[in-house]
Amino acid sequence: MFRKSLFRFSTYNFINVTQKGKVALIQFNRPKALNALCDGLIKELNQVTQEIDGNPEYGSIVITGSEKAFAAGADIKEMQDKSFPQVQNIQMLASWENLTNIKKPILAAVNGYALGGGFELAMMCDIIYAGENAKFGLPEITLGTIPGCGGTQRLIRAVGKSKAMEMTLTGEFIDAQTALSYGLVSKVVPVQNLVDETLKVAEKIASFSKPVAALIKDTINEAENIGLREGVKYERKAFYSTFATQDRKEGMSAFVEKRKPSWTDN
Ligand SMILES: CCCCCCC[C@H](O)CC(=O)SCCNC(=O)CCNC(=O)[C@H](O)C(C)(C)COP(=O)([O-])OP(=O)([O-])OC[C@H]1O[C@@H](n2cnc3c(N)ncnc32)[C@H](O)[C@@H]1OP(=O)([O-])[O-]
Repeated sequence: MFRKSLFRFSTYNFINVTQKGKVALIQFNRPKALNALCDGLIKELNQVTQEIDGNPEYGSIVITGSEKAFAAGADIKEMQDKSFPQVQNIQMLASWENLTNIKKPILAAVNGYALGGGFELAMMCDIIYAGENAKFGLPEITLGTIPGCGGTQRLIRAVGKSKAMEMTLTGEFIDAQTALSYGLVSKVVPVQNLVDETLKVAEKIASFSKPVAALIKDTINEAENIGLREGVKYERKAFYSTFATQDRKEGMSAFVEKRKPSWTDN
């Protein structure tokens, strides 16, 4: 059961948050709108992920939706009447990428539709698992707009130019098996098992040293921003920095002494 005292918010309007061992499970909760991402939902998501990130009880985060929809995109009704000066003045979407600043590993468990902003949000996570009924797409072109939260940039890095162009220029969806063959998701599992399977992996990740897991996440994500030479240098520095931790000493000593390591997150 979710322990309310750990968070400033005790109730949410658009998400549910539960604690599963060392994992925080965040579930979008706008079933009538197929979990369309409204401003309020993103505010709650930002707040809770930031709090989880700073809470030593948690080692990883799982984000999921319902069996019908992970999230069917940004809320079209909320955007419908906005003008260019309005979206520019309020810097619409500026805070929607805050998820990428979270240091703890985030796993997306995607059943059903992951469209537009929903797909973009899944791509901001570190691992994506899909239920057999998952459908991924960037249909913004069908609404007379383009992806606005990293969709074009992350998709091309994940699947290459031709497939990224095909998906964004046609707006067509791909199914879970196609997403697997594109390397967009790591695993496809039956719909009913998806959250449990994802939680199992999240729990395993959470059982390791948190600062070390955060370094791995940061180093891999940095590869999207810099070239190979700089990336290898960046990784080497991160590797050296693990020698400033007790957990590196503990992990290697445990191996040599043929025992299980006991991580202290220091
Ligand atoms: C993390 C950062 C994210 C940032 C995002 C940045 C910008 C982003 O790139 C732009 C977008 O995402 S643009 C968006 C890109 N996404 C799209 O273009 C996908 C739009 N959605 C669809 O094409 C269809 O709903 C589906 C094919 C998903 C399902 O079809 P079906 O099974 O026949 O179901 P149904 O009957 O159709 O829907 C049930 C109810 O949900 C409602 N609702 C659904 N999506 C909504 C939305 N996004 N909005 C509002 N409402 C949405 C729908 O109106 C209806 O409510 P009603 O009160 O009863 O009328």
